[in-house]
This record gives sequence, C-alpha cells and structure tokens, in this order.
Amino acid sequence: MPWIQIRINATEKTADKVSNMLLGRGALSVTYMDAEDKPVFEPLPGETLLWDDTVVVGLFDAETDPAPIIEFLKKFYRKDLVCKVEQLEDKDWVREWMDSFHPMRFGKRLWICPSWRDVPDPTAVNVMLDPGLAFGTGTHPTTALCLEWLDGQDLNDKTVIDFGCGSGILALAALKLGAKEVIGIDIDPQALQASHDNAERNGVADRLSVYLPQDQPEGLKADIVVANILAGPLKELSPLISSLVKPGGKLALSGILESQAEGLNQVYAQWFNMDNPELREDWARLGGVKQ
Ligand SMILES: C[S@@+](CC[C@H](N)C(=O)[O-])C[C@H]1O[C@@H](n2cnc3c(N)ncnc32)[C@H](O)[C@@H]1O
Repeated sequence: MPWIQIRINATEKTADKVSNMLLGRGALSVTYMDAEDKPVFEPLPGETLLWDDTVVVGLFDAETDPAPIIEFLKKFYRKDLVCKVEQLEDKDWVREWMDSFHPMRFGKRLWICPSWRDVPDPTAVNVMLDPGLAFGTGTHPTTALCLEWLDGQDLNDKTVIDFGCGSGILALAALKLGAKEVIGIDIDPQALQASHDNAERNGVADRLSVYLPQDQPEGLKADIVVANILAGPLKELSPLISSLVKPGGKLALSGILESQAEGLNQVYAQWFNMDNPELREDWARLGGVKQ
C-alpha cells in the first residue's frame, strides 16, 4: 500500500509543535530526522530553500490530500513553510522509520530500545520493541508521560491493565518493571498481535494476556490501570475504565490535550482522588487513587 509522506522544515525547538499539528491533521505517525536526512531536491525558479536543523516527517495514507494540511501549517506555523510531499511505498517507509528510531530512556530505570539495535545500558530495565503497524514507540509525549509514570511506581506483585495497548509498550514496561501480570486491551487486532510479539521478544509472554474490549474477562480488575487513548473515549468509557481499578488502586490517563485536562479531571474525580495533571508540550497526563 502506498503512503504519502510530508517532510517539513523545522528547528529543534519547533519540531514538537509541528509534530502535534501533523498528528492533529490525521498523520498516522510522525518522526524527526536530522541534517543528513534532509530531502535533496531542486528549488523552483526564484525559490530559496533553507533547511534548519530538523526535518519533521508525517506519514499519511495515500487518500490524503496534502494541500489543506500545508495550508494549515502555513497559517498556524510558518508563512514561509518549506516542505516536500512524496509518495512512498511501504518498504521505503519502514526502512526510513527503522533508521530514525533509537533507544530512549524514561524516568530513572527504563529504556525502550528498538529490537534491531543494541541496548545502551545492559544493567537498566530494557524493553526491546518493534511496534510494527501499532502505535507506541515512546517518541510521542503521551506515551512518554505514561512510561515515566510507570517507572516511578512500585509494580512488584501488582496486576496492571494497559487499556489501548497499541504496540504493548506500556504493558511491557510494566512487566519489565516488576508487574506480576498485565492485561492489554485494544480495539485493533494488529495492536494485540504486536503486543503479543513484543512480549515474546522480551520473554514475558506468559505474563501478558491481550483482549479485544468485547472479549475481556467479566469482572476484570487490576491494582493499576494505564489508558493512553484520547479524551473523547476516556470520557465516554469513564465508568468502565474506573471499574477496572481495585479500591486503593491507581489510574494514569493520557492522550489528553492540556485544554481538555480540567474537564476530564472532574469526570474521574467521582471515583478517584485525583493528582495534579502532569503536562508535556500540549499534552496532559491525569491520574489518581481509587476511593
Ligand atoms: C495512542 S495509542 C496508545 C498506544 C500505547 N498504549 C502507547 O501508550 O503508546 C491508542 C491505542 O488505543 C486503542 N484504542 C482506541 N480506542 C480504544 C477503545 N475504545 N478501546 C480500546 N482501545 C482503544 C487504539 O487502537 C490504539 O492502539
């Protein structure tokens, strides 16, 4: 299947803003590339193309019309936007993406390491990850906020539910950080497959079970629930998500824009003693302890 890739000139400081704008306009994934990966192409007559230090690359499905996305970026990011739109075959995209995904550390102990690279610190808690076509590499702030939170918890002997597990990144982090058992739930069968494959890769498949929402065991409850989906489903599913947490258990919610945090905090305050939101760029992580 072909894809459309939009490469956008940015600086280290503006890259996150551009990335969030692309995700907000429907990008399936966003990566950053550095100087060597800048596209080489001829400027139009009379045009000067100045590439800064970062290239933000958004991947869209082939049906996407790039014109309104570029108009949006010109209006809200830079009038003198420099970008390049390319058609991309699956294979090229996967190759480029693999080259740009590097090991990353979260919190004090945890590293997420692409499964095809060497671990930088063999003594750390290392999660070897190949997200395949599922969401969750750690590069997105919403995932990073959850990984840092998990790193700060005592997970020994705890059961954890990863609601919206995607690649399984949070589930695996929890298992590697000491959780006894993790249940991953996702509406996307490809996500369940990716989570399972990643659990095998990390030798923890016997402690991870994955389910479509309609198949999850009745009466399911855990000591800790993490849910990195979006504010809309988090609000709609709030009675269900709350019921998954045991009394005295902990909840972490992500995928929430800063502007949506207060409203969602109030919804969950019916069942939880909520902590102050943790903010990263335009995103917020909410959480609390079940009453
Ligand atoms: C933003 S990704 C998060 C993936 C991963 N947990 C992470 O933190 O990077 C959200 C995931 O939630 C799943 N999802 C969306 N709505 C859902 C729902 N109502 N129930 C279960 N999973 C859902 C999506 O398929 C996707 O894999």
